[in-house]
Amino acid sequence: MRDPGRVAASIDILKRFAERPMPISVLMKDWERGARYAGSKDRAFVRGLCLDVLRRWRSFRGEESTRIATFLTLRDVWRWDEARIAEAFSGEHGDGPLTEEELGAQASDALDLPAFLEGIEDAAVISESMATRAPVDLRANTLKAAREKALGALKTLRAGAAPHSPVGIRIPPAPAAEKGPGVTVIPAFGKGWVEVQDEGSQLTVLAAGDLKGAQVLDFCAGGGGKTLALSAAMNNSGQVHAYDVDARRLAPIHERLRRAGARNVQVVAPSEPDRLAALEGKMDLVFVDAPCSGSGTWRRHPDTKWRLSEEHLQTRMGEQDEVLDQAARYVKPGGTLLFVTCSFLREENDQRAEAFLARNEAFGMAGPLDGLADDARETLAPFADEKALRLAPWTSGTDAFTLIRLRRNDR
Ligand SMILES: C[S@@+](CC[C@H](N)C(=O)[O-])C[C@H]1O[C@@H](n2cnc3c(N)ncnc32)[C@H](O)[C@@H]1O
Repeated sequence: MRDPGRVAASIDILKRFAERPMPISVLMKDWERGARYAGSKDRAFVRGLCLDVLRRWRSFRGEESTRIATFLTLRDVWRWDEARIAEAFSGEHGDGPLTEEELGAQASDALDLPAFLEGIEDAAVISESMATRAPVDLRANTLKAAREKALGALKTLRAGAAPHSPVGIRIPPAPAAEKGPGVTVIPAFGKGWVEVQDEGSQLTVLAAGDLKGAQVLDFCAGGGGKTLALSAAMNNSGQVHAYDVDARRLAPIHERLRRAGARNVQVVAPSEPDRLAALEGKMDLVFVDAPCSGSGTWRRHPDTKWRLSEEHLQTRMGEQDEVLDQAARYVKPGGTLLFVTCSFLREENDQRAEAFLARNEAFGMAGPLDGLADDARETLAPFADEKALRLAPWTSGTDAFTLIRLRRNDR
């Protein structure tokens, strides 16, 4: 495909998104089914352009006109010159020549945040920061390879050490119209030397502290991202029990554990309530990677930014209350409940922890860095306040994660 066809396909997908904001992956798949002639480079172009338009959807007037939003993205983000843009709209299979009015369009002053969040603290910084592309972050799986060894195997992908995580590897974002790095097809990935994991996610596991020999319950294990990192941090000692209420989400964990060489993990399926019940009051640490709005990943999933409503947020807050109450049962006296979300919104973090403490007298709030070894403390201190570790693109250069440490105080 040439530029006009690719740009027209992107505009079509975005029009469907404007009509009904569905996951962009679903809209892309629909398009791909009907466009058998599109090769992998075409798909990467269309996907990259759609995501870049969605990153600035509001300030680029996407609701008003997907053509204008696409034009502004090509001009102001992709930095294409006038002639190339004109050809991309007016050439064969193009969406049609740009009008004088479209050519004169400028971005608005609106923030690239859902309208109901415009009033939050630091809204302008968050809006700008979440509108950028994110790098690809990997975690060296120290059960199989030290970071230096993994870096050696990733040379061709321009990989370097990530700035904060001691096991982090970073590949800078691909140029606008190009495919991202094919991480999962390199031999080092197949051998389990690396996992794809945002550096912020890795840092929440660093903040869990020294867990060698500990009994850990990963209560919202999902596909196992945190489970694998916990297992590696524990160097296969102790035990990680990986549970999730949704069996389908848990399904990929078995293959991932095998590839990573993680041998201290017991997967507890939701169909095995007795196995879960047997852990009550026994865990040194319960790690709650709670369901949330996902606001912390808006750089990677800009479509979710426009699909979030006040109602959705309320639903997630209810789930967080429920999940914290359920998870608390498994913490042993003196043990830790680590409450983590990939959201920067206080409603989903500080407010949920405060509400939990009001309901659960046996628990108290500990400092986010309490009990950490000096090197972990030094790494995380710049992003911590009294109550929480707050990672974010605008502070740590990672996805946004909030971590709050709760401790069971009764004996
Ligand atoms: C943020 S995701 C977890 C991601 C995962 N920890 C990772 O690192 O890849 C949240 C998970 O919480 C699970 N969940 C939601 N409500 C739950 C509940 N009441 N009990 C256990 N898991 C729950 C969801 O099924 C979802 O997989």
